[in-house]
Amino acid sequence: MKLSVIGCGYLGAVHAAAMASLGHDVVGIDVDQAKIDALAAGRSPIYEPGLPELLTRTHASGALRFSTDVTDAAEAVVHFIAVGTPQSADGNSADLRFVDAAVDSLLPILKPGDLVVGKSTVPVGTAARLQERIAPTGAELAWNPEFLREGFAVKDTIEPDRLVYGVVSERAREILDSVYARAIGAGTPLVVTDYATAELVKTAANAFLATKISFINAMAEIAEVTGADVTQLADAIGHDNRIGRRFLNAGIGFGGGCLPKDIRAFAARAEELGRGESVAFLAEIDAINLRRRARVVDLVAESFGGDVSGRRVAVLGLAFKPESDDVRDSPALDIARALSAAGATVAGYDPEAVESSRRVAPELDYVSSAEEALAGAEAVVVATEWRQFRELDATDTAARVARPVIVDARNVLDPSAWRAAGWEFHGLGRP
Ligand SMILES: NC(=O)c1ccc[n+]([C@@H]2O[C@H](COP(=O)([O-])OP(=O)(O)OC[C@H]3O[C@@H](n4cnc5c(N)ncnc54)[C@H](O)[C@@H]3O)[C@@H](O)[C@H]2O)c1
Ligand SMILES: O=c1ccn([C@@H]2O[C@H](COP(=O)(O)OP(=O)(O)O[C@H]3O[C@H](CO)[C@@H](O)[C@H](O)[C@H]3O)[C@@H](O)[C@H]2O)c(=O)[nH]1
Repeated sequence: MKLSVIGCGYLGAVHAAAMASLGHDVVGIDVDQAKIDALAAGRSPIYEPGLPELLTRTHASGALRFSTDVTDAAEAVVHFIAVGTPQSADGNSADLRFVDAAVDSLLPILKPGDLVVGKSTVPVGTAARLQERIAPTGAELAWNPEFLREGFAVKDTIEPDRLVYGVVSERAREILDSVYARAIGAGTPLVVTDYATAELVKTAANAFLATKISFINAMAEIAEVTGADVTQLADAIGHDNRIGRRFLNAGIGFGGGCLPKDIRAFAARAEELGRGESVAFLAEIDAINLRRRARVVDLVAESFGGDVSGRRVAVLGLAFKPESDDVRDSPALDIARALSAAGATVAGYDPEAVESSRRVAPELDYVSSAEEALAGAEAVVVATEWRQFRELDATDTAARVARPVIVDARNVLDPSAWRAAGWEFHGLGRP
């Protein structure tokens, strides 16, 4: 099938390459010339495992092209909308300017029978509005929310846990079945529904995930004043199949380009709909989440008697999660910035996110290895649980720093091993 993907960021670049790898003829469109230049040359503009290989393969086969000119998408019969829906500059609602602009840019090239498929995360009600906008062209709209996780984006796109179609015709469903023939053939659970349900499924899924993380972080706060260990608590409640252990890792909480802005946008939309009270708890989820970042800054300061100024602090990890270079709303980068703002000399290191961090936080000092960050450090913060930090050796690391104080902000190190090697060790929600 001939497909276009409008917006080639973390979602769209992967979607375009994955669809081409499944045998479709794909053109990716973006307004960012540098991104398109990289993609057109078969290079990935982001760090996402598996994407470079996919781009090389599909680029060589001719199944995948990229352009900044939307008229290059004129031959496509299915157009995916994968542009950003960031938080508005002046509030919590989603900024839909990019979605509206993307749909408007398609209007001159849409043909009767074309299917426009929304993948961006949008407030409920958006699809119905966009369907009216494209109706005069004879094209139809479907909403097909995306659930991929960064770091696993290629696998999640090709082998999703489930597919959700918000459609108003049997024909739209059939077209989507052809697009996703491989996953459908493999028995992937499919929910075929209306626009509003499809939009809400996405919002609800992210709200639930955020709630699960803030729940365990709230337990961490209680553990901290009782001497309990939140990691054991998570293991124990996680053995209950109704609860499940996944997404119960206490630490500095959720960040990234999705969960934080999506729960805020959901609350804002519910407010507009006169149902603010139904999801008022999301404000608390957000507040618990942000408090965990502040707790790490406090722990570091306390280790210096309250004042970090002039102190050298190594921050290991800047991305919002491992296996990503994404620093949007990153708890790790936030902590590095807060320590720096309080006067500390921060040496920030991340295996993949130094360049992306430098773009948004040029005021910080970045180094090019963990060893460099640790050299002479008076406190260490493990802020993103990259494997190389999880596997740090306590004795070897102690020999590199000026003062053996560590805050394991992701609860990935063994406290007893680190204490035995002479460290002042702080976890979150652990004695
Ligand atoms: N990143 C994820 O893991 C993920 C997963 C599921 C859903 N989502 C949702 O997908 C959407 C995109 O997220 P993202 O992380 O890829 O964002 P992103 O910022 O990485 O990518 C968006 C891209 O759209 C481009 N763009 C903006 N306006 C355009 C236009 N008019 N025409 C063509 N291109 C345009 C931008 O230049 C950018 O490259 C958001 O709604 C997000 O919530 C993201
Ligand atoms: O037990 C946990 C699990 C995750 N996190 C943090 O939560 C954030 C989000 O993690 P994750 O959900 O794995 O990453 P994303 O790539 O942002 O994916 C989320 O957001 C996407 C965009 O909407 C959705 O498609 C995915 O289904 C949804 O998991 C990260 O900062 C993690 O460090 C924790 O603190 N504790």
